[in-house]
Amino acid sequence: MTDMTDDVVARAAELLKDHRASIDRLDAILIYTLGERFKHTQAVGKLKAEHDLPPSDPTRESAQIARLEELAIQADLDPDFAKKFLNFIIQEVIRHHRQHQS
Ligand SMILES: C=C(O[C@@H]1C=C(C(=O)O)C=C[C@H]1O)C(=O)O
Repeated sequence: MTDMTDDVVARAAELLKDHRASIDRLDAILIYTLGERFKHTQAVGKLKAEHDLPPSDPTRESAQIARLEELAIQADLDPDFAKKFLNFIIQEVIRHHRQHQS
């Protein structure tokens, strides 16, 4: 009986370890992906500053949010969460763009 319980606990520990290894890999992908995204948005910010364009583009933002909500549904992710997440990133990008302009 105790041996069986030990097996179950050991199996659960093994599963937890595997899930956490996957989470670590995916978190690394997220961070590197965000780093790449910010490289492009910084370049956009520089272009906007050079050509006197406004830091934010609400039309583009709306199109992106609609696109990400659709992708989130396909990916089985809560679309409201996807929207909040993108909005959070966009606000940071706009803050950078304002810094380019000042
Ligand atoms: C990067 C841009 O600047 C801003 C930031 C955006 C973003 O992070 O996706 C989108 C629109 C703009 O408000 C852009 O205009 O493309």
